[in-house]
Parts: sequence; structure tokens; C-alpha cells
Amino acid sequence: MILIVDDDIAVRTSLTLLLKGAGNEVVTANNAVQAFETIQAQKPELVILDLNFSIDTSGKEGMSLLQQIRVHYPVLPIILITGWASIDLAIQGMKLGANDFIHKPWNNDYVLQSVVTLLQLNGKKATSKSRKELDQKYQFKQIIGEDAGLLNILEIIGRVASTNASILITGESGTGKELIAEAIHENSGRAAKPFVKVNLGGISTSLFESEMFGHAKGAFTDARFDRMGRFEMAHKGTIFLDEIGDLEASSQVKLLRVLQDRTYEVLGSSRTKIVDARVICATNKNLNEMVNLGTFREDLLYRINLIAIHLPALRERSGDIPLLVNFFIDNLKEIYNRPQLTVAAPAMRWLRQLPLPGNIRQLKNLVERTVLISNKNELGIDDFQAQMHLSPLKADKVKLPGVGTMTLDQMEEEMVKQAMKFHKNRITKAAASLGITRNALYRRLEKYQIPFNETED
Ligand SMILES: Nc1ncnc2c1ncn2[C@@H]1O[C@H](COP(=O)(O)OP(=O)(O)OP(=O)(O)O)[C@@H](O)[C@H]1O
Repeated sequence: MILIVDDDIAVRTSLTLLLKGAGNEVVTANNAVQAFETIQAQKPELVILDLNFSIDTSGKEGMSLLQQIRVHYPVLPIILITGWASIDLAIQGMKLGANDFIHKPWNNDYVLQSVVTLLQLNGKKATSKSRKELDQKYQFKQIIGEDAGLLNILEIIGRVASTNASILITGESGTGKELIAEAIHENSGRAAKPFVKVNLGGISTSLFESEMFGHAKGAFTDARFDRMGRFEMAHKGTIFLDEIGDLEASSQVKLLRVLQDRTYEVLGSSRTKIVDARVICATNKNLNEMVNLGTFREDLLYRINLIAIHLPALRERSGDIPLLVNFFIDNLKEIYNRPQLTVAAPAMRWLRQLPLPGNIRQLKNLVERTVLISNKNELGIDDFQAQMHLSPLKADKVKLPGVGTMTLDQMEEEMVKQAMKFHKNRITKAAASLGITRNALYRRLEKYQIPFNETED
């Protein structure tokens, strides 16, 4: 059952018709007291709340009702309705714990999509399904792992794949964000239609519109042909906006408009096109922090993260490393026709304790390089170690301090301290992660007078 709170009978009636038409039970309330009583008595599964629902348009009354509901019903999904002019109010409401907002005049599809998604997410409580149970229900063949955090994520994406909800995937580079985005598409009703990836980090502001919305011949000097935009390519499918944290301010506004209105215009043409694409965004940046710094629009953030998924770094789920290694090895056995290929047990243990800042991509590259270079059937620590030193990480993935701010010795000292701390003073592990021998590590510990326990191995 859904509760609609609004003093405007026209809004209550049209939302009731829309939601009933989609098979929901609906109750309404036209003031805060009645709304709260209805929640207590009838326990609705979702509330749609107009923030400007009283004659007073400051939104104060709506906001205090929202707070009151949150205190007593912390997980009850709440969708806010606001006018376009009061978008700041909606953002304030999201901070107080609302789950989504729609603005008037609303788009019926968006309202239904948001309702379905929130009901799906809230209704069926997470049941901590096992990997086997998830595989019986969904298609996650390419995603390896049994870590509880990952299974929880798979369960969420399985449940929401069938809705059109926007999803934001965050996580360090190489943690599998794109793979997860593809899995959402594969498990949705859009699977037979295109999955279009756009790397927003690679699109300059001047090209953003023509790239995303397309252009007509003659739209600007170089436009010699009609060009189809990415939104159109993704029509009825999924658009994956990678590196959204790299989008410049002016492009952020343009994207927000499109996601808000679900329409756009092809450059140089007056044709208005409708967006019918599921939007999935990804970034390895911290968008909340960027919002605080003023470099990412808060309204855009709320538009793209109806569902937010954070992928753990590989070091936080190191129990999955052997599974991943075996998966990569199995694939390579076939590709290189080396059916006897295996990884020795000590090597597997060694791989498990690597910090791997480049995450699964780094592990995959390491295994591939090692298989290519070594001609042994059973791969040992030495084989992996030799490749590890060659290119442990792409330089552009590491943030180095600015030139002149640190000497090489200081950097070495910091790295040694960091490795010792990470490996809780275990010399063998710290040395392996730094790519040096135990003796070489001892020499450095003494050189920099870093305390260590002789008995720790
Ligand atoms: N759970 C997994 N099982 C198997 N392979 C995986 C898994 N997660 C990631 N990979 C593989 O690791 C590599 C990196 O994954 P992906 O490109 O999805 O990461 P990403 O987080 O999008 O990286 P970036 O932020 O750098 O774009 C890919 O080759 C992908 O197939």
C-alpha cells in the first residue's frame, strides 16, 4: 500500500489513478497529522510526500513530517514531490533521509519506476543468499567471488535489474564496476538491446552535446554528416556513463537536464527525442566529497544514485583471490592449450596477501603475464614475483607527491612504513609486497630506524 500526502486534490487524484493503474493499493492524506496517523494505523510500504503540501510554500511542514517519519520509521521509503523552483528543498529532503524526489510536472514512467524500485529494495529483506542460490536465479557467470559483501551486491543488483532505476557504482579502479554494469543490463528486460559505454572522462565540454545527443548535418562547421548520439544508440537498452566524476561543470548541467526531463534535442535540429535508456554511472572518485568541494552537482548526484553500490577493494575480500586466480587460469588453459596449468599452494598463499592496489585488473594482468612468460605447468612464487616487479601498477593509477615535495629516500621510508603497518609488522609479507628480499627490508628498517619485532616473520 502506498500513501500519498498532498493537500492538492488534483495531485492526489492523478497519482492515485497512476499507481492504482499499475496494481498498487493507495491511501491518501491531505495534512501532516492525518498522514502520520495513516502511517501508524495502516503501515503503508511507501510514502509519496509533497514538500509544499500546505498553503505555506516554504516546505517547512513537509520537511518536519519527513523528519518525524524518519525518526519512527527509519526504513520506510519516501519519495518527495517538489516544484522545479524548489529543487534545493528536495536536496535538503534527501539529506534528511528521503529516498528519491520527483518534480512537478512529473513524468509518469519515472514515478512508477521509482516506486517499483523502492518497493523491490525494501520489500524483500536481504536474505543473504548463497552464491549457488544467486546463480540459480540470475546470470552472473563472469563475476567470480563468494565474499559476503560481493554476494550482497549481487543480490541487490539481481533484484533491481528489472527496474529502470538509475544506479551509481563506485569503487577503486579495477574492482569490476563495468562488469557489474554489464551484469545489470544482462539481467534486465533490456538485455537484447544495446549496452552503450561512454567514457565521460574522455569527452571534452565542447564535444559533449554532439557526442551524447548527436548532430544534424550542418549543425556546425565540421558537421558534414548526421551523427547519432550515444543516448540514441542506447535506445531501449542501457547507457553506461563511466568516469562520471570527471565530467566538467557545464556538461553536468546538460546531463542533469536530460536525466530530469528524459528528453533532449539533436544539435542543429529541432527534433526532440525521448530518452529510453537505463542509466548506470560509475566512478572511482568520492562524489560526496566532490559535492562538498563544489566540483560535482548535488542535484545530479541524487539523480544518478537512486541505487548506490560500492564495490570493495580486492584487499578487503582477499578470500576471493584464489577463486579469481583459478578462474583466470582456467580461461588461459584453454586459450594457450596448456591443460596442465596450475598454481602451487604456496604461490596461491603469496598471491592472497598482495595488497594489489590495481585490484582485479592488476591480478588478472599478473596471472596472464606469468602464464605467458613461464613455461612451467605449476606456477610458483618466483614466477609471479618476477612479473610483479616488471609492472606492478600503471604509473597513472598511482598518485605520486608533487616534484620537489619529497626526496626518494623519504618516499622509500614512507613506503616501508606503510607496508609494515599494512602487514602488521610481518617481515616476509611486507618484503614481498615491496618486491624486495627480507634482508633488503631489514637493511631499510635499520637505515630509517623503523622499529620492528625480530621474532615476527
Ligand atoms: N568479480 C570478477 N570476476 C572476474 N573478473 C573480474 C571481476 N571483477 C573484475 N574482473 C575483471 O577485472 C578487470 C577490470 O574490471 P572492470 O573494468 O569492470 O573494472 P572497473 O572498476 O570498471 O575499472 P576502472 O575504474 O579502471 O574502469 C576486467 O578484465 C574484468 O573482467
